[in-house]
Amino acid sequence: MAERRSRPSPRNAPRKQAVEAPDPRMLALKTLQELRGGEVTLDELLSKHGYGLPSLDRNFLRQLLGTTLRHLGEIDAVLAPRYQPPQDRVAARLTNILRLGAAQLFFMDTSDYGAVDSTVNLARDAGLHKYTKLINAVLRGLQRDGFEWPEGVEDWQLNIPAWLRGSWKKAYGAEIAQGIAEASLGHAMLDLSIKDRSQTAEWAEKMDGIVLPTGSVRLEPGRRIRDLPGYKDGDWWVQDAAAAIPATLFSAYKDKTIYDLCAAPGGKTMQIASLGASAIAVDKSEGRLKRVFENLERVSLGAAIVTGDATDLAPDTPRADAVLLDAPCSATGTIRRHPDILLRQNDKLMQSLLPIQTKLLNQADKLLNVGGELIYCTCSLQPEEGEYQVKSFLADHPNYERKAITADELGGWDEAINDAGELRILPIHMTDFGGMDGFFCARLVKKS
Ligand SMILES: C[S@@+](CC[C@H](N)C(=O)[O-])C[C@H]1O[C@@H](n2cnc3c(N)ncnc32)[C@H](O)[C@@H]1O
Repeated sequence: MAERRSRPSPRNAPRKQAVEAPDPRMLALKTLQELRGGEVTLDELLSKHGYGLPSLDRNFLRQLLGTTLRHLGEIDAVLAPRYQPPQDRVAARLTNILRLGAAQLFFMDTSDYGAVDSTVNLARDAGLHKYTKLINAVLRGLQRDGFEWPEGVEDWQLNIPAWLRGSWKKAYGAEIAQGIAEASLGHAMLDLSIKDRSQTAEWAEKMDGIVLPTGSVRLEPGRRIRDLPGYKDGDWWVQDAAAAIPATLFSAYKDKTIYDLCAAPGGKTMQIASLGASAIAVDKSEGRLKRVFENLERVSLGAAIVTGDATDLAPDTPRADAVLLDAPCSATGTIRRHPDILLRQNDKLMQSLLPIQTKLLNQADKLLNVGGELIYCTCSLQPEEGEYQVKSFLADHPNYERKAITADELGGWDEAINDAGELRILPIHMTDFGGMDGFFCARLVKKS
Protein backbone atom coordinates (compact mmCIF):
# COMPACT_ATOMS: atom_id res chain seq x y z
CA MET A 1 0.00 0.00 0.00
CA ALA A 2 1.36 3.41 -0.93
CA GLU A 3 1.96 5.91 1.85
CA ARG A 4 1.76 9.59 1.08
CA ARG A 5 4.73 11.81 1.72
CA SER A 6 5.95 15.24 0.83
CA ARG A 7 8.79 15.34 -1.60
CA PRO A 8 12.23 16.26 -0.28
CA SER A 9 14.40 18.77 -2.09
CA PRO A 10 15.68 16.97 -5.19
CA ARG A 11 19.24 15.69 -5.19
CA ASN A 12 20.09 17.94 -8.11
CA ALA A 13 19.01 21.08 -6.22
CA PRO A 14 21.37 24.06 -6.47
CA ARG A 15 24.67 23.38 -4.78
CA LYS A 16 24.25 26.09 -2.13
CA GLN A 17 21.02 24.52 -0.85
CA ALA A 18 22.53 21.01 -0.74
CA VAL A 19 25.37 22.26 1.46
CA GLU A 20 23.05 24.06 3.86
CA ALA A 21 20.54 21.26 4.43
CA PRO A 22 21.77 17.72 5.13
CA ASP A 23 20.32 15.01 2.89
CA PRO A 24 17.37 13.41 4.75
CA ARG A 25 18.18 10.04 3.17
CA MET A 26 21.68 10.17 4.66
CA LEU A 27 20.14 11.02 8.04
CA ALA A 28 17.72 8.11 7.62
CA LEU A 29 20.66 5.78 7.02
CA LYS A 30 22.50 7.12 10.05
CA THR A 31 19.37 6.67 12.17
CA LEU A 32 18.81 3.08 11.03
CA GLN A 33 22.45 2.29 11.85
CA GLU A 34 22.16 3.78 15.33
CA LEU A 35 18.84 2.03 16.04
CA ARG A 36 20.58 -1.31 15.78
CA GLY A 37 22.26 -0.59 19.14
CA GLY A 38 18.88 -1.05 20.80
CA GLU A 39 19.28 1.63 23.49
CA VAL A 40 18.33 4.86 21.76
CA THR A 41 14.81 5.29 20.43
CA LEU A 42 13.68 6.54 17.02
CA ASP A 43 12.12 9.63 18.60
CA GLU A 44 15.39 10.50 20.33
CA LEU A 45 17.36 10.02 17.10
CA LEU A 46 14.81 12.00 15.10
CA SER A 47 15.11 14.96 17.46
CA LYS A 48 18.89 14.73 17.19
CA HIS A 49 19.21 14.25 13.42
CA GLY A 50 16.06 16.07 12.32
CA TYR A 51 16.92 19.17 14.32
CA GLY A 52 17.34 22.18 12.03
CA LEU A 53 16.06 20.37 8.91
CA PRO A 54 13.50 22.26 6.79
CA SER A 55 10.07 20.93 7.73
CA LEU A 56 9.51 19.22 4.34
CA ASP A 57 12.74 17.25 4.75
CA ARG A 58 11.99 16.49 8.39
CA ASN A 59 8.59 15.04 7.42
CA PHE A 60 10.22 13.01 4.67
CA LEU A 61 12.84 11.68 7.10
CA ARG A 62 10.15 10.62 9.56
CA GLN A 63 8.03 9.02 6.83
CA LEU A 64 10.92 7.21 5.20
CA LEU A 65 12.00 5.69 8.52
CA GLY A 66 8.46 4.87 9.67
CA THR A 67 7.66 3.20 6.35
CA THR A 68 10.92 1.24 6.27
CA LEU A 69 10.45 -0.02 9.83
CA ARG A 70 6.77 -0.96 9.40
CA HIS A 71 7.54 -2.90 6.20
CA LEU A 72 10.95 -4.22 7.19
CA GLY A 73 9.98 -7.90 7.07
CA GLU A 74 8.46 -7.56 3.61
CA ILE A 75 11.43 -5.54 2.37
CA ASP A 76 13.95 -8.08 3.67
CA ALA A 77 11.94 -10.95 2.15
CA VAL A 78 11.89 -9.32 -1.28
CA LEU A 79 15.60 -8.44 -1.09
CA ALA A 80 16.72 -11.87 0.12
CA PRO A 81 16.74 -13.76 -3.21
CA ARG A 82 18.61 -10.89 -4.93
CA TYR A 83 21.21 -9.86 -2.44
CA GLN A 84 23.68 -11.60 -0.14
CA PRO A 85 25.27 -9.10 2.29
CA PRO A 86 29.04 -9.04 1.71
CA GLN A 87 31.21 -10.50 4.44
CA ASP A 88 32.75 -7.20 5.45
CA ARG A 89 32.14 -4.33 7.82
CA VAL A 90 29.98 -2.37 5.38
CA ALA A 91 27.33 -5.12 5.24
CA ALA A 92 24.90 -3.50 7.67
CA ARG A 93 25.16 -0.12 5.99
CA LEU A 94 24.70 -1.62 2.56
CA THR A 95 21.66 -3.59 3.70
CA ASN A 96 20.13 -0.48 5.25
CA ILE A 97 20.71 1.53 2.06
CA LEU A 98 18.91 -1.15 0.05
CA ARG A 99 16.08 -1.24 2.60
CA LEU A 100 15.59 2.51 2.27
CA GLY A 101 15.62 2.21 -1.52
CA ALA A 102 13.08 -0.64 -1.54
CA ALA A 103 10.83 1.23 0.91
CA GLN A 104 10.66 4.17 -1.50
CA LEU A 105 10.21 1.93 -4.52
CA PHE A 106 7.30 -0.09 -3.13
CA PHE A 107 5.66 1.79 -0.28
CA MET A 108 6.10 5.51 -0.93
CA ASP A 109 5.13 7.78 -3.78
CA THR A 110 8.71 8.41 -4.91
CA SER A 111 9.04 7.79 -8.65
CA ASP A 112 10.84 4.55 -9.51
CA TYR A 113 13.60 6.50 -11.16
CA GLY A 114 13.93 8.79 -8.12
CA ALA A 115 14.02 5.84 -5.71
CA VAL A 116 16.82 4.04 -7.59
CA ASP A 117 18.83 7.11 -8.46
CA SER A 118 18.71 8.66 -4.98
CA THR A 119 19.67 5.33 -3.38
CA VAL A 120 22.69 4.94 -5.65
CA ASN A 121 23.68 8.52 -4.79
CA LEU A 122 23.22 7.77 -1.11
CA ALA A 123 25.61 4.82 -1.34
CA ARG A 124 28.15 7.03 -3.11
CA ASP A 125 27.80 9.80 -0.51
CA ALA A 126 28.18 7.19 2.24
CA GLY A 127 31.55 6.19 0.75
CA LEU A 128 30.33 2.86 -0.66
CA HIS A 129 31.40 3.61 -4.27
CA LYS A 130 32.37 -0.01 -4.72
CA TYR A 131 28.77 -1.12 -4.27
CA THR A 132 26.87 1.37 -6.41
CA LYS A 133 26.64 -1.08 -9.34
CA LEU A 134 25.26 -3.78 -7.05
CA ILE A 135 22.67 -1.40 -5.57
CA ASN A 136 21.65 -0.22 -9.01
CA ALA A 137 21.27 -3.82 -10.23
CA VAL A 138 19.24 -4.98 -7.21
CA LEU A 139 16.86 -2.01 -7.28
CA ARG A 140 16.47 -2.03 -11.08
CA GLY A 141 15.65 -5.75 -10.82
CA LEU A 142 12.99 -5.01 -8.18
CA GLN A 143 11.62 -2.17 -10.28
CA ARG A 144 11.42 -4.45 -13.34
CA ASP A 145 9.95 -7.53 -11.65
CA GLY A 146 7.76 -5.78 -9.07
CA PHE A 147 7.14 -7.05 -5.56
CA GLU A 148 7.45 -10.84 -5.62
CA TRP A 149 5.34 -11.87 -2.68
CA PRO A 150 6.62 -14.93 -0.78
CA GLU A 151 4.01 -17.68 -0.97
CA GLY A 152 1.66 -18.55 1.87
CA VAL A 153 2.45 -15.62 4.18
CA GLU A 154 0.65 -12.41 5.03
CA ASP A 155 2.32 -9.05 5.55
CA TRP A 156 1.92 -9.07 9.36
CA GLN A 157 3.69 -12.45 9.50
CA LEU A 158 6.68 -10.89 7.79
CA ASN A 159 6.72 -7.51 9.52
CA ILE A 160 6.15 -8.61 13.11
CA PRO A 161 9.19 -10.51 14.43
CA ALA A 162 8.70 -14.19 15.28
CA TRP A 163 9.38 -13.71 19.02
CA LEU A 164 6.48 -11.27 19.29
CA ARG A 165 4.08 -13.31 17.15
CA GLY A 166 4.90 -16.40 19.23
CA SER A 167 4.50 -14.64 22.57
CA TRP A 168 1.17 -13.01 21.61
CA LYS A 169 -0.20 -16.31 20.29
CA LYS A 170 0.75 -18.00 23.56
CA ALA A 171 -0.77 -15.22 25.68
CA TYR A 172 -3.93 -14.39 23.72
CA GLY A 173 -4.55 -17.18 21.17
CA ALA A 174 -3.98 -17.19 17.40
CA GLU A 175 -6.90 -15.00 16.33
CA ILE A 176 -6.31 -12.18 18.80
CA ALA A 177 -2.55 -12.36 18.18
CA GLN A 178 -3.16 -11.76 14.48
CA GLY A 179 -5.47 -8.82 15.30
CA ILE A 180 -2.80 -7.33 17.59
CA ALA A 181 -0.14 -7.76 14.92
CA GLU A 182 -2.25 -6.13 12.20
CA ALA A 183 -3.31 -3.26 14.46
CA SER A 184 0.31 -2.72 15.59
CA LEU A 185 1.34 -2.07 11.99
CA GLY A 186 -1.23 0.72 11.64
CA HIS A 187 -1.02 4.35 12.69
CA ALA A 188 -2.04 5.77 16.05
CA MET A 189 -4.52 8.60 16.64
CA LEU A 190 -3.60 11.79 18.48
CA ASP A 191 -4.80 11.74 22.10
CA LEU A 192 -4.85 14.65 24.53
CA SER A 193 -5.38 14.91 28.30
CA ILE A 194 -7.23 18.06 29.34
CA LYS A 195 -5.85 19.86 32.39
CA ASP A 196 -9.31 20.76 33.70
CA ARG A 197 -11.23 17.54 33.10
CA SER A 198 -14.58 19.30 33.59
CA GLN A 199 -13.81 21.17 30.33
CA THR A 200 -13.10 18.06 28.24
CA ALA A 201 -16.21 18.18 26.03
CA GLU A 202 -15.65 21.89 25.23
CA TRP A 203 -12.04 21.26 24.19
CA ALA A 204 -13.04 18.28 22.05
CA GLU A 205 -15.55 20.45 20.20
CA LYS A 206 -13.07 23.29 19.77
CA MET A 207 -10.51 20.94 18.23
CA ASP A 208 -12.92 18.88 16.17
CA GLY A 209 -12.22 15.78 18.21
CA ILE A 210 -14.19 13.23 20.20
CA VAL A 211 -14.20 12.38 23.89
CA LEU A 212 -13.31 8.75 24.61
CA PRO A 213 -15.23 6.97 27.39
CA THR A 214 -12.04 7.08 29.48
CA GLY A 215 -11.88 10.89 29.29
CA SER A 216 -9.15 11.57 26.70
CA VAL A 217 -9.80 13.81 23.72
CA ARG A 218 -9.03 12.04 20.45
CA LEU A 219 -8.07 13.83 17.22
CA GLU A 220 -7.12 12.60 13.78
CA PRO A 221 -3.34 12.20 13.51
CA GLY A 222 -1.19 14.60 11.54
CA ARG A 223 -2.35 17.84 13.22
CA ARG A 224 0.39 20.31 14.15
CA ILE A 225 0.40 20.18 17.94
CA ARG A 226 1.72 23.70 18.46
CA ASP A 227 -0.97 25.19 16.22
CA LEU A 228 -3.88 23.65 18.13
CA PRO A 229 -5.91 25.98 20.37
CA GLY A 230 -4.86 25.86 24.00
CA TYR A 231 -1.31 24.61 23.38
CA LYS A 232 0.38 27.90 24.27
CA ASP A 233 -1.84 28.40 27.32
CA GLY A 234 -1.07 24.88 28.55
CA ASP A 235 -4.70 23.72 28.65
CA TRP A 236 -3.81 20.15 27.65
CA TRP A 237 -0.94 17.86 26.82
CA VAL A 238 -0.42 14.98 24.38
CA GLN A 239 -0.85 11.64 26.12
CA ASP A 240 -1.93 8.30 24.74
CA ALA A 241 -5.45 7.40 25.91
CA ALA A 242 -4.40 4.06 27.44
CA ALA A 243 -1.44 5.61 29.28
CA ALA A 244 -3.76 8.30 30.63
CA ILE A 245 -5.93 5.82 32.54
CA PRO A 246 -3.74 4.91 35.59
CA ALA A 247 -3.47 8.42 37.04
CA THR A 248 -7.25 8.97 36.71
CA LEU A 249 -7.66 6.15 39.26
CA PHE A 250 -6.31 8.62 41.86
CA SER A 251 -9.35 10.89 41.62
CA ALA A 252 -9.95 10.58 45.40
CA TYR A 253 -6.38 11.69 46.25
CA LYS A 254 -6.84 15.48 46.24
CA ASP A 255 -4.37 17.07 48.73
CA LYS A 256 -2.61 13.71 49.23
CA THR A 257 0.98 12.90 48.30
CA ILE A 258 1.71 10.53 45.42
CA TYR A 259 5.06 9.20 44.20
CA ASP A 260 5.29 9.01 40.43
CA LEU A 261 8.15 6.55 39.94
CA CYS A 262 9.76 6.52 36.49
CA ALA A 263 8.04 9.78 35.70
CA ALA A 264 9.68 11.29 32.62
CA PRO A 265 8.51 12.88 30.34
CA GLY A 266 5.81 13.61 32.90
CA GLY A 267 2.42 12.78 31.39
CA LYS A 268 1.25 11.12 34.59
CA THR A 269 2.94 13.73 36.82
CA MET A 270 0.85 16.44 35.14
CA GLN A 271 -2.31 14.39 35.62
CA ILE A 272 -1.57 13.83 39.33
CA ALA A 273 -0.84 17.52 39.84
CA SER A 274 -4.01 18.50 37.95
CA LEU A 275 -6.06 16.35 40.36
CA GLY A 276 -4.85 18.61 43.19
CA ALA A 277 -2.50 16.01 44.70
CA SER A 278 1.18 16.63 45.49
CA ALA A 279 3.24 14.70 42.97
CA ILE A 280 6.81 13.59 43.66
CA ALA A 281 8.26 12.70 40.28
CA VAL A 282 11.28 10.37 40.36
CA ASP A 283 13.33 9.45 37.30
CA LYS A 284 16.93 8.42 36.81
CA SER A 285 17.38 10.27 33.53
CA GLU A 286 18.39 13.88 33.97
CA GLY A 287 17.82 14.56 30.26
CA ARG A 288 14.30 13.16 30.32
CA LEU A 289 13.50 15.00 33.59
CA LYS A 290 14.19 18.26 31.76
CA ARG A 291 11.11 17.43 29.71
CA VAL A 292 9.12 17.04 32.95
CA PHE A 293 10.23 20.56 34.03
CA GLU A 294 9.35 22.01 30.62
CA ASN A 295 5.99 20.23 30.48
CA LEU A 296 5.01 21.30 34.00
CA GLU A 297 6.00 24.85 33.22
CA ARG A 298 3.96 24.95 30.01
CA VAL A 299 0.81 23.76 31.76
CA SER A 300 1.47 25.83 34.94
CA LEU A 301 1.43 22.86 37.31
CA GLY A 302 3.90 22.03 40.06
CA ALA A 303 5.57 18.87 41.36
CA ALA A 304 8.59 17.90 43.42
CA ILE A 305 11.24 16.39 41.17
CA VAL A 306 13.84 13.88 42.27
CA THR A 307 16.65 12.79 39.97
CA GLY A 308 17.83 9.33 40.87
CA ASP A 309 17.52 5.60 40.53
CA ALA A 310 14.21 4.71 42.16
CA THR A 311 15.62 1.34 43.24
CA ASP A 312 18.33 3.09 45.19
CA LEU A 313 16.56 5.77 47.24
CA ALA A 314 17.84 6.54 50.76
CA PRO A 315 16.29 4.27 53.42
CA ASP A 316 14.83 7.30 55.23
CA THR A 317 12.97 8.58 52.14
CA PRO A 318 9.50 9.61 53.40
CA ARG A 319 6.48 7.50 52.54
CA ALA A 320 3.42 8.69 50.64
CA ASP A 321 -0.32 8.03 50.40
CA ALA A 322 -0.01 6.37 47.02
CA VAL A 323 2.61 5.24 44.50
CA LEU A 324 2.30 5.11 40.74
CA LEU A 325 4.94 2.92 39.12
CA ASP A 326 5.10 3.19 35.32
CA ALA A 327 7.94 0.74 34.96
CA PRO A 328 10.49 0.68 32.13
CA CYS A 329 9.37 -2.07 29.77
CA SER A 330 9.68 -3.47 26.25
CA ALA A 331 6.90 -1.05 25.16
CA THR A 332 5.50 -3.64 22.73
CA GLY A 333 2.04 -2.08 23.13
CA THR A 334 3.21 1.09 21.42
CA ILE A 335 4.53 -0.23 18.07
CA ARG A 336 2.00 1.90 16.14
CA ARG A 337 3.66 5.02 17.54
CA HIS A 338 7.16 3.59 17.79
CA PRO A 339 7.79 1.15 14.91
CA ASP A 340 11.51 1.09 15.88
CA ILE A 341 10.49 -1.36 18.63
CA LEU A 342 10.20 -3.96 15.86
CA LEU A 343 13.90 -3.56 15.16
CA ARG A 344 15.28 -2.69 18.61
CA GLN A 345 13.41 -4.99 20.94
CA ASN A 346 13.88 -8.73 21.40
CA ASP A 347 12.99 -11.45 23.85
CA LYS A 348 16.36 -11.32 25.63
CA LEU A 349 16.14 -7.56 26.13
CA MET A 350 12.58 -7.87 27.42
CA GLN A 351 13.65 -10.61 29.85
CA SER A 352 16.49 -8.37 31.10
CA LEU A 353 13.91 -5.77 32.22
CA LEU A 354 11.98 -8.18 34.45
CA PRO A 355 14.34 -8.04 37.48
CA ILE A 356 14.37 -4.22 37.28
CA GLN A 357 10.56 -4.15 37.35
CA THR A 358 10.57 -6.51 40.35
CA LYS A 359 13.09 -4.31 42.15
CA LEU A 360 11.05 -1.19 41.42
CA LEU A 361 7.89 -2.86 42.76
CA ASN A 362 9.73 -3.78 45.97
CA GLN A 363 10.92 -0.18 46.29
CA ALA A 364 7.38 1.10 45.68
CA ASP A 365 6.28 -0.95 48.68
CA LYS A 366 8.90 0.78 50.86
CA LEU A 367 7.55 4.19 49.84
CA LEU A 368 3.89 3.46 50.54
CA ASN A 369 1.93 4.12 53.75
CA VAL A 370 -0.24 1.35 55.12
CA GLY A 371 -3.74 1.74 53.65
CA GLY A 372 -2.33 3.36 50.51
CA GLU A 373 -2.63 2.25 46.89
CA LEU A 374 0.09 1.12 44.53
CA ILE A 375 -0.68 1.37 40.85
CA TYR A 376 1.64 -0.64 38.63
CA CYS A 377 1.54 -0.18 34.87
CA THR A 378 3.53 -0.83 31.70
CA CYS A 379 2.91 -0.15 28.00
CA SER A 380 3.83 -3.74 27.19
CA LEU A 381 1.72 -6.54 25.75
CA GLN A 382 3.97 -9.14 27.34
CA PRO A 383 2.29 -10.80 30.37
CA GLU A 384 5.74 -11.33 31.93
CA GLU A 385 5.93 -7.55 32.42
CA GLY A 386 2.32 -7.19 33.61
CA GLU A 387 0.15 -9.97 35.02
CA TYR A 388 3.06 -12.21 36.06
CA GLN A 389 4.88 -9.37 37.82
CA VAL A 390 1.79 -8.54 39.87
CA LYS A 391 1.13 -12.20 40.65
CA SER A 392 4.64 -12.72 41.94
CA PHE A 393 4.60 -9.42 43.92
CA LEU A 394 1.38 -10.50 45.65
CA ALA A 395 2.87 -13.92 46.42
CA ASP A 396 5.88 -12.20 48.07
CA HIS A 397 3.78 -9.53 49.82
CA PRO A 398 0.75 -11.12 51.48
CA ASN A 399 -0.03 -7.75 53.08
CA TYR A 400 -1.23 -6.52 49.65
CA GLU A 401 -4.35 -7.30 47.68
CA ARG A 402 -5.73 -6.25 44.32
CA LYS A 403 -8.42 -3.60 44.26
CA ALA A 404 -10.35 -4.25 41.08
CA ILE A 405 -10.50 -1.51 38.48
CA THR A 406 -14.17 -0.99 37.61
CA ALA A 407 -16.00 -0.01 34.45
CA ASP A 408 -17.47 2.97 36.37
CA GLU A 409 -13.96 4.38 36.71
CA LEU A 410 -13.51 4.06 32.94
CA GLY A 411 -16.71 5.82 31.88
CA GLY A 412 -18.49 2.46 31.55
CA TRP A 413 -15.81 0.93 29.29
CA ASP A 414 -15.31 -2.68 30.42
CA GLU A 415 -13.74 -4.35 27.35
CA ALA A 416 -10.26 -4.38 28.84
CA ILE A 417 -10.88 -5.41 32.45
CA ASN A 418 -9.71 -8.98 33.07
CA ASP A 419 -11.07 -11.47 35.61
CA ALA A 420 -8.57 -10.29 38.24
CA GLY A 421 -9.81 -6.70 37.95
CA GLU A 422 -6.69 -5.56 36.12
CA LEU A 423 -6.59 -3.58 32.89
CA ARG A 424 -5.23 -5.51 29.94
CA ILE A 425 -5.65 -3.16 27.00
CA LEU A 426 -4.96 -4.54 23.52
CA PRO A 427 -4.44 -2.60 20.28
CA ILE A 428 -7.65 -4.24 19.00
CA HIS A 429 -9.70 -2.54 21.71
CA MET A 430 -11.84 0.54 20.98
CA THR A 431 -11.47 -0.13 17.26
CA ASP A 432 -14.56 2.00 16.53
CA PHE A 433 -12.61 4.98 17.83
CA GLY A 434 -9.29 4.13 16.14
CA GLY A 435 -7.80 1.59 18.56
CA MET A 436 -5.67 1.83 21.68
CA ASP A 437 -2.05 1.27 22.59
CA GLY A 438 -1.42 -2.03 24.36
CA PHE A 439 -1.21 -1.42 28.10
CA PHE A 440 -1.35 -3.13 31.50
CA CYS A 441 -2.43 -1.65 34.83
CA ALA A 442 -3.15 -3.15 38.25
CA ARG A 443 -4.16 -1.46 41.51
CA LEU A 444 -2.94 -2.96 44.78
CA VAL A 445 -3.80 -1.94 48.34
CA LYS A 446 -1.33 -2.18 51.24
CA LYS A 447 -3.45 -3.68 54.02
CA SER A 448 -0.86 -3.79 56.82
C1 LIG B 1 7.68 4.30 30.50
S1 LIG B 1 8.75 5.65 30.75
C2 LIG B 1 7.79 6.59 31.84
C3 LIG B 1 6.72 7.44 31.22
C4 LIG B 1 6.10 8.43 32.19
N1 LIG B 1 5.62 7.76 33.38
C5 LIG B 1 4.99 9.26 31.61
O1 LIG B 1 3.82 8.97 31.85
O2 LIG B 1 5.28 10.24 30.91
C6 LIG B 1 9.95 4.93 31.78
C7 LIG B 1 10.89 5.88 32.51
O3 LIG B 1 11.56 5.10 33.50
C8 LIG B 1 12.80 5.71 33.78
N2 LIG B 1 13.57 4.73 34.56
C9 LIG B 1 14.03 3.52 34.14
N3 LIG B 1 14.63 2.89 35.16
C10 LIG B 1 14.53 3.69 36.24
C11 LIG B 1 14.98 3.60 37.59
N4 LIG B 1 15.62 2.53 38.02
N5 LIG B 1 14.73 4.63 38.42
C12 LIG B 1 14.08 5.74 37.99
N6 LIG B 1 13.65 5.88 36.72
C13 LIG B 1 13.86 4.88 35.86
C14 LIG B 1 13.31 6.06 32.40
O4 LIG B 1 14.29 7.08 32.48
C15 LIG B 1 12.01 6.51 31.71
O5 LIG B 1 11.90 7.92 31.76
